[in-house]
Amino acid sequence: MANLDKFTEYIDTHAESFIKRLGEAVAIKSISSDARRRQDVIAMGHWLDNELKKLDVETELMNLGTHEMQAQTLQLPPAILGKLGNDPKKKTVLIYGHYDVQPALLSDGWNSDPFTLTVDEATGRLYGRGSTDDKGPILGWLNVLEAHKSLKLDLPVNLRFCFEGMEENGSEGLDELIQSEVAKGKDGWFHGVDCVCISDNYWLNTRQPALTYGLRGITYFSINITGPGQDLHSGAFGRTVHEPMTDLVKIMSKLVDHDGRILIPGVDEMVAPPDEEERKLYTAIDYSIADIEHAAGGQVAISSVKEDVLMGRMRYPSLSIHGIEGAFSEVGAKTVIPAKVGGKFSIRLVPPQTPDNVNPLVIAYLESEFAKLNTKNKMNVTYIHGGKPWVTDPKHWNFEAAAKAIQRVFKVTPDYTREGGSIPVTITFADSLGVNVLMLPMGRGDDGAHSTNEKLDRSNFIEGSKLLGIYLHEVAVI
Ligand SMILES: C[C@H](N)C(=O)N[C@@H](Cc1c[nH]cn1)C(=O)O
Ligand SMILES: [Zn+2]
Ligand SMILES: [Zn+2]
Repeated sequence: MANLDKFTEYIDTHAESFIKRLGEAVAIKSISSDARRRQDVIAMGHWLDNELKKLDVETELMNLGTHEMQAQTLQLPPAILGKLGNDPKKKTVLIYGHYDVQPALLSDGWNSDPFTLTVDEATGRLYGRGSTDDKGPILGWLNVLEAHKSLKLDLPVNLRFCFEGMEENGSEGLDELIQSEVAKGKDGWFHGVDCVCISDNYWLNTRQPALTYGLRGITYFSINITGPGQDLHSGAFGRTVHEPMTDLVKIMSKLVDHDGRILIPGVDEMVAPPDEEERKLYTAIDYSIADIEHAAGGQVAISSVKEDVLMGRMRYPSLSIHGIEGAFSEVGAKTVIPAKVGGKFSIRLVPPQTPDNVNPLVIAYLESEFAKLNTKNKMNVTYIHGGKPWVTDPKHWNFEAAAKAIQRVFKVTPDYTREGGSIPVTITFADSLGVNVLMLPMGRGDDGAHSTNEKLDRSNFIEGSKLLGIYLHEVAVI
């Protein structure tokens, strides 16, 4: 393999300008689930496209059409497809990432403006929405390309890119795009791809780099309850009308137990318990209850048994209640009866669960529980979005190359993990391209993705950029 000292040295000596570029990306409020921010998501797509072009990537912004959201017809952000290198003697690696982010407000409890990358010099942490999910990892790939271009270092593989701006909001339009590109055969963007690499998840703990061979799927719902024609005074109408919020909290309380058991009949039952052999996989992982409680920021773990905590995150489904739209949530003590409320929850799915086989169970259960309330209000259940789970065999050269790269950069062997989160497009790549997909995380388990004070450690950004580059070189020689 080529001597990569110059490459790693370049990454080290250009760390400050890489952080500055990450700051530019974080400053674009590319929140895909907020209609008011759609132009920012599109602007972020153009920013990324421009950066790729500067690094010689041939790109095309793919129009994914429009969709209905928050009572508006909105243009979907473009998917960016890209190509660099076409040498038949080299392997071809497809890189996926997403340039949209979750919502964030200073008032949610951030210590600094979420859209200003804030460097804490004492801890080496880079705070900002998208720093770890997924702008930091995407920019890690740009760092690799820049280093190779500046050093006139030959890229060891051909690269294909697929970056989307709707991952945090159902990846709308992307599956269809991939399938239509695959159908084009040798004229499609993905022709000749040998493997896929996705850097969009996190190490399990704060110490040990990981390789991830599974993701949970997701099915996301909103339960909308209506009745009164407008918000009401609780003094004038309390105990005289059926209240939508009361119905909603009763229904929501029937979804999941305090120990995480899903109460919807048939959902938990679809998943077989682990045998002794599988349980040992979790025993071997370097993890503790202290790790989960550190990452959660409180002593709130459901179980004190490490294996059960790990399996709760990786190989069992989970149901989480996310919020209530229409509820009074301001400061003060408004005595209102909200006329219309929408409760949002999602279920993380594991094989063999899919939205197709779980959703009918969810809807039937909600309807039967609502009927028991004997209320005159009306309930409407909306399926918002979903994606299938994915698990692969990590005994593949793609994973072996990544493990060697981890050994070179971090001098350790990786943890082999399954991710609790979801990246719906993963299974589409695996199935439609028929190649191995590797998840190669950059950030740590305590990064707070989707949360307040999301961060990426400077060392993870810099060593992680080295890892991405060295992984490509290991792929070339494996
Ligand atoms: C793991 C990945 N970085 C991620 O955060 N994925 C999201 C995908 C999603 C689905 N609905 C909304 N976002 C996640 O797991 O929540
Ligand atoms: Zn995310
Ligand atoms: Zn992500």
